Amino acid sequence: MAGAQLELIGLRAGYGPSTVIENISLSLPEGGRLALLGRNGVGKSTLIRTVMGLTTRLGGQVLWRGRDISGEDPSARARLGIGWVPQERRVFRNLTVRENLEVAARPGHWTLERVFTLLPRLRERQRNLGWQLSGGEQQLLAIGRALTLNPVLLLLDEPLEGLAPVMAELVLDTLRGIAASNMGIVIVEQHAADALEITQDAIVMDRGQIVARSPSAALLRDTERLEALTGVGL
Ligand SMILES: Nc1ncnc2c1ncn2[C@@H]1O[C@H](COP(=O)(O)OP(=O)(O)OP(=O)(O)O)[C@@H](O)[C@H]1O
Repeated sequence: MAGAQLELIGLRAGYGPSTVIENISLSLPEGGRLALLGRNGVGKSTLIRTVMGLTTRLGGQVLWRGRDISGEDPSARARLGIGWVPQERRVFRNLTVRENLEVAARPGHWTLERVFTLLPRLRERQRNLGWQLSGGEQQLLAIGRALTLNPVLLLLDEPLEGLAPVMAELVLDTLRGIAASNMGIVIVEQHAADALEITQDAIVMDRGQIVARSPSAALLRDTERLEALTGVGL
């Protein structure tokens, strides 16, 4: 598709020789926001890990602004502007919050000061070590760290998972702020309503394939369809 920022064409990938996702085709415009929904284990994380270059690609292509980046390694993809907030957060436990944010920072809009303004909790905690943070604070730090890389597209893998309601709300507020900027977002999330609220389009996966596509707002209104597709009510 002309003007697509990210385009996946017939993508098939997995771990080693085993296929987890197949026949995945989708197109995301510059600044587009996409929710990736589906039951546990259907391949959502594998899909975004494949965009990042972290799985075994068994077929198909990943295009970035029209260029085939299927053969590029994860760090090259990061340099192109693809940011990733992994499910397991990967905070450096023995570095301070500030050091975690500075370690991979690249010049751009998201300076340390802007990240601290968006995420005041991190400013308060800047001298604490990674291991001293709560799960929610680690999630904020993982998001903040991805922002300091100044991506143009942010891949988020279940950012609300395991968070207490107050912390989940704080993370969600942060994501709303990011969604209001012109950064593209692909979000995998079990809390379907939250993912749909901050995105324009949604795809639903089952057993490694895309089984439904819909504007997010339409799926948000049609709770019966959403529940039938994902097994998760709102
Ligand atoms: N590192 C890995 N090595 C081998 N198989 C894996 C690996 N990670 C995931 N899988 C397998 O790939 C399949 C899809 O997992 P994936 O994590 O992509 O699903 P998901 O939809 O994101 O689910 P969840 O919400 O539980 O994370 C599962 O069968 C899983 O066991």
